[in-house]
Amino acid sequence: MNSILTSAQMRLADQHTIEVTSIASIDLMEQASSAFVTAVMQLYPDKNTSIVVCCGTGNNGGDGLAIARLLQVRGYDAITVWIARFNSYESDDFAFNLSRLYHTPIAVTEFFPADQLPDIHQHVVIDALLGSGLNKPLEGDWLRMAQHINQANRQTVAVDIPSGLRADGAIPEGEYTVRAHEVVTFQRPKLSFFFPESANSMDAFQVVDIGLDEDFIESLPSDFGLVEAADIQRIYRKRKPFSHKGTYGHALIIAGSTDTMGAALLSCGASLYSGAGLTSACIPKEGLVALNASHPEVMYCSWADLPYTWGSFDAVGIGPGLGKACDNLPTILTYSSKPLVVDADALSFLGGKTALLKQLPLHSILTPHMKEYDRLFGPHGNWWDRVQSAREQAVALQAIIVLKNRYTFIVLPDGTVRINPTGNPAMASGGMGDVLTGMLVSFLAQGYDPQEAAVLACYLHGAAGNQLVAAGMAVVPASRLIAELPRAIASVGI
Ligand SMILES: NC(=O)C1=CN([C@@H]2O[C@H](COP(=O)(O)OP(=O)(O)OC[C@H]3O[C@@H](n4cnc5c(N)ncnc54)[C@H](O)[C@@H]3O)[C@@H](O)[C@H]2O)[C@@H](O)CC1
Ligand SMILES: Nc1ncnc2c1ncn2[C@@H]1O[C@H](COP(=O)(O)OP(=O)(O)O)[C@@H](O)[C@H]1O
Ligand SMILES: [K+]
Repeated sequence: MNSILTSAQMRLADQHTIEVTSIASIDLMEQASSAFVTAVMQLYPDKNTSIVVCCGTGNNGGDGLAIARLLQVRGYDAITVWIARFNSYESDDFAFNLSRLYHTPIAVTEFFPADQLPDIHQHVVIDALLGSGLNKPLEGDWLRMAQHINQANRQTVAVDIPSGLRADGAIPEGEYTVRAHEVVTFQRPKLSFFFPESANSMDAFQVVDIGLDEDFIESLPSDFGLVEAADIQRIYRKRKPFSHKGTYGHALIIAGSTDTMGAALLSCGASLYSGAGLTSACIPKEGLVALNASHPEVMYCSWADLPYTWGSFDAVGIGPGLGKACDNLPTILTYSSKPLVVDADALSFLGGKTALLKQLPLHSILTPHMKEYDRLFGPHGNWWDRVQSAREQAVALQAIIVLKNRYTFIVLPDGTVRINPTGNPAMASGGMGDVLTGMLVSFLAQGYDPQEAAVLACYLHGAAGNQLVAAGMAVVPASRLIAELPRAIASVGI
């Protein structure tokens, strides 16, 4: 897992690397700039590409100056540098890089408060105005410069972070930033990149290694970590040669109603294709023909039998398309001491029912999307607040909250958060959450603990979607995703 650092911690890592490895801060800036330039050369291999590097006067601007020089050294001849001299501050490394730039043929123009800004005719803008040192919203000339860059509508690549975007904390609605097509960020992504509000500031990001001390970074306490393929390889357990259906647990999905039987079928299919030894469906009887036709492997369990058969299930999920039958949830909660997966209609049913929520078995997994989350725990104005609230709720309920989105936040009972990196917009269609629920129940049934099951299910769900997109699919329906799950699991190693 890659821990995500606050900007204050990033500064610490910076200082630590300078002290321990005896690298000078100006050389660290050179390493960062060089890594940025390598990324830009991949994005724009044509060395005739005209580029304007817009620099502030702090270290982000210092990076910009070094980037301009290094691009020129590597054969990019159409480089222009703008410097925003909107206050008297200059960092030492900025000043040093400016003196280096004067030994090159690169044209440098400095802009002072209220100066008119010329039209940008270059193909690419590199945004090095402000980085992680941002401490207030853009205003005055800084705001005007950011608006000017955005209005030019050129390919824009931000150094470390789009200017004006904060690295962590709430992103207030309507906060103005440079709008970057690509962000090349240093060493670790910023937490704000994972919040949907950052979509106003950036399309994509890539992380480049600038040589900070990784052991030190990983030793810093962090509440947020990015899940990596290596985590999945560590968690996933190969199927054993002498295993049989009993080895991989019995999953029960309580779901579906007359109008929303598909949700139940999708969850059952996902459980099956994620490897549960047995999957049973507690669905209304009118769904049986469809169930048998779509997943003949899945067994049926009636509501009436539930109290007697409950003990034979290793894991239970409840909610997808459940409709009115959610009224049975209080009774179900009296059966179970094992963690439940609670999704969709069952989550909406629990909205505002604090006493019932407290009866959930320890380490149950709740899988709300944004609206379901707010229905459960009250409205939230932004994602930062929602994630902070989910951390409090996960601790209070001793539950795992899987807060779903482009980047799903897996909030653990100790209040720490795992961010899932996989998945893509081709997966943005109905039924996708039902599939995730089936996967969660399946992995629980197979004996993974709830935290492992949550990380595994979210990662593989997104990985299956990514595989299908890589194979040429622009849209991934939920039922198609199910069929891909065995291959996604295989990709982590069988
Ligand atoms: N390990 C690291 O963190 C490294 C960081 N580097 C670069 O250093 C950057 C951070 O540099 P700095 O800390 O000098 O900060 P910035 O360059 O982001 O900002 C510099 C100055 O801008 C002022 N400022 C903040 N918000 C403002 C606003 N809204 N309007 C006007 N002025 C504002 C601040 O008071 C600060 O003095 C990173 O983003 C990265 O680009 C790299 O050079 C090398 C390694
Ligand atoms: N743009 C996207 N990028 C990554 N994952 C996505 C995207 N859109 C949807 N998903 C995933 O699909 C699932 C959708 O869940 P949900 O909204 O509950 O769907 P439904 O209720 O229709 O089953 C979540 O796991 C979410 O992370
Ligand atoms: K920037």
